[in-house]
Amino acid sequence: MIEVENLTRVFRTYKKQPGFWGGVKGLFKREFEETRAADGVSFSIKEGEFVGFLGPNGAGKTTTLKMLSGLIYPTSGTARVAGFDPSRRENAYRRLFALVLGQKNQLWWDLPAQESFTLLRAIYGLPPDQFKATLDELVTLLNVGHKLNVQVRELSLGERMKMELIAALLHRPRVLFLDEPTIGLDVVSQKAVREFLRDYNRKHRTTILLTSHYMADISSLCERVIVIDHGKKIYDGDLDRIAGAGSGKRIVKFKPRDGAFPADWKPLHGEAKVCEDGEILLHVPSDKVTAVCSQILGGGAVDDITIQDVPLEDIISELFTRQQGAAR
Ligand SMILES: Nc1ncnc2c1ncn2[C@@H]1O[C@H](COP(=O)(O)OP(=O)(O)OP(=O)(O)O)[C@@H](O)[C@H]1O
Repeated sequence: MIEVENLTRVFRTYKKQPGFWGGVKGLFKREFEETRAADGVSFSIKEGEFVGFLGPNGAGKTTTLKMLSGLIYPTSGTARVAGFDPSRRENAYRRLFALVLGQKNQLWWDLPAQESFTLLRAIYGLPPDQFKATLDELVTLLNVGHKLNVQVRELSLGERMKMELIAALLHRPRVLFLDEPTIGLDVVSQKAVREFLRDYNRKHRTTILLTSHYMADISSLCERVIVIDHGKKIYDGDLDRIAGAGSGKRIVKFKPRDGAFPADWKPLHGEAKVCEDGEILLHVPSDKVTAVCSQILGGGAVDDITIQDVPLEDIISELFTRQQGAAR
């Protein structure tokens, strides 16, 4: 469904010198800076896949999604979505995909969402029956029927995002690009949006590429992730591989009773960190967890002990750090 080959986008921006004289100097001699926002990115995504697109701030995720949506042109490389070249901006392609930007509003701020939907029906030329059936289904799934006639400006962030999703899906796109759809939402709304996306993808087999800084979104929705950093792809594969075997470690946390453990206590394996609340946190190789737990329990009185997976956030940031180290 999506084929991307060596997709590159270079932004050239004017580099203003600081201060007044810097501005004056810039009138005569302009210096430019180049940013390779996407740098030879290649991947392919099958129909119905739900893929996570990860990377730190400024990695090039939004730029890539914008190129796939035809909003900006690539500097070089090619992209094909369902056989279309997005940069040609053909009408048939516009009917086939949708882009949701969590940080931007696409609905009319002063109108109730219902009226924006009616306008979109006219823009896409949707048959009334199909429009009604789709709208009813989406409104029920997202539970926003009672808010359809409220001005968008008066909706909560979560309600607004739900309306944005409805607006994006009214024309039943086969491909959906989601750029941080849960940003700023409270945990309840995040969960509602996540569950909706999961059900929607399963039911309609819509191909979805999702960027999010919330790892809970990625781990509950995507089996596969593509990770980019500084515009370059650094990982493409199963989430499990980086989240499980990739990390090779588990976290053991315990709270010693006052004075039960000497200050210089060290685990048999792994590293220990004392937290502010007096808890001791250990990163232990997965196969040594039993030995370390026996050592703790035999070492003194503890109030609580837990064993957890390393959070996905930590594994991904370790991946970026390793990558940056290798590039140096
Ligand atoms: N229109 C533009 N002009 C100049 N530089 C740009 C432009 N758009 C993006 N960039 C630069 O390209 C790089 C990639 O930006 P992009 O928005 O794609 O990152 P991102 O991975 O989506 O980041 P975030 O997670 O913070 O949203 C950044 O260094 C950014 O400053």
